Amino acid sequence: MFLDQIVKQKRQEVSLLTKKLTVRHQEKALQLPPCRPFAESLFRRQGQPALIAEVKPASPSKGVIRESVNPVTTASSYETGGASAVSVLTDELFFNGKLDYLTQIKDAVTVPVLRKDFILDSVQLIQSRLCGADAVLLIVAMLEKEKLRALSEEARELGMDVLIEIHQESELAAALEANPDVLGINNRNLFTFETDLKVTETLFPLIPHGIPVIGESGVGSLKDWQRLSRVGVDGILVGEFLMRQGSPEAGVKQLVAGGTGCTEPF
Ligand SMILES: O=P(O)(O)OC[C@@H](O)[C@@H](O)c1c[nH]c2ccccc12
Repeated sequence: MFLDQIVKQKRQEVSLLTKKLTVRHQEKALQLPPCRPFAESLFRRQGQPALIAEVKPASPSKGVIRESVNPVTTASSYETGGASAVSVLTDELFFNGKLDYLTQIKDAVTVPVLRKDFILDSVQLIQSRLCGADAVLLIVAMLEKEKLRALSEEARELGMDVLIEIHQESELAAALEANPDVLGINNRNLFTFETDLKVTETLFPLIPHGIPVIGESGVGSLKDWQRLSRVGVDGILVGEFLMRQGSPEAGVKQLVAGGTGCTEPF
């Protein structure tokens, strides 16, 4: 099963990293200049949700999505097209990502950068901050409640925003207790990889006001974007659809215009 496999893999990475990271790294991470504001960048503009555009070269369900990606050029075109933030997959084994991409992309764009990986331990948070992350993802399905809360707090102490991801109603209480800066509703079931936009439609109304909410995964067309937009989410995270576009910039423009190319209906 994917989540078991990934946890096993990440535990190995964590143990290697624990050997390498020193107190100096930790001190350095605490002294870096402030992060770019991820949560604050996510609000609806002209009736459309903010777009978080993802650099995702491959995935466990689809295999290679795009051969020979230039992650930096892709991220820059996302920004030029109007993305509010960039999400960078840093997992190598399943997503063909790289931690270096995060650092390179952070240097190349001016919008906030989210590190997309499977975080189980605080060493990964220190590593994220040192490599340029403005925000990190924490997945409720992978973490004990107390661990989730502790990691969320630690990430914030390091100056990063925390995106907490849920897929079902039973995960909402734990997510809220961990004080998310942004709450993500993943339309993809991480056990079966099936996506269903109904997940966002069902869970969004249950989330208290005041927390920015994003819908994640499964947007494969402008129609899908419009459907999620109607739910009222503040942002939408899109990966595969944009990675498959001939021009990532045009892909982004198409979505943020919402299909109308115009502003508020009234
Ligand atoms: O490529 P998509 O279907 O647009 O999905 C993007 C993003 O939501 C997805 O990559 C994602 C959401 N949550 C995750 C957790 C880990 C890895 C990846 C993800």
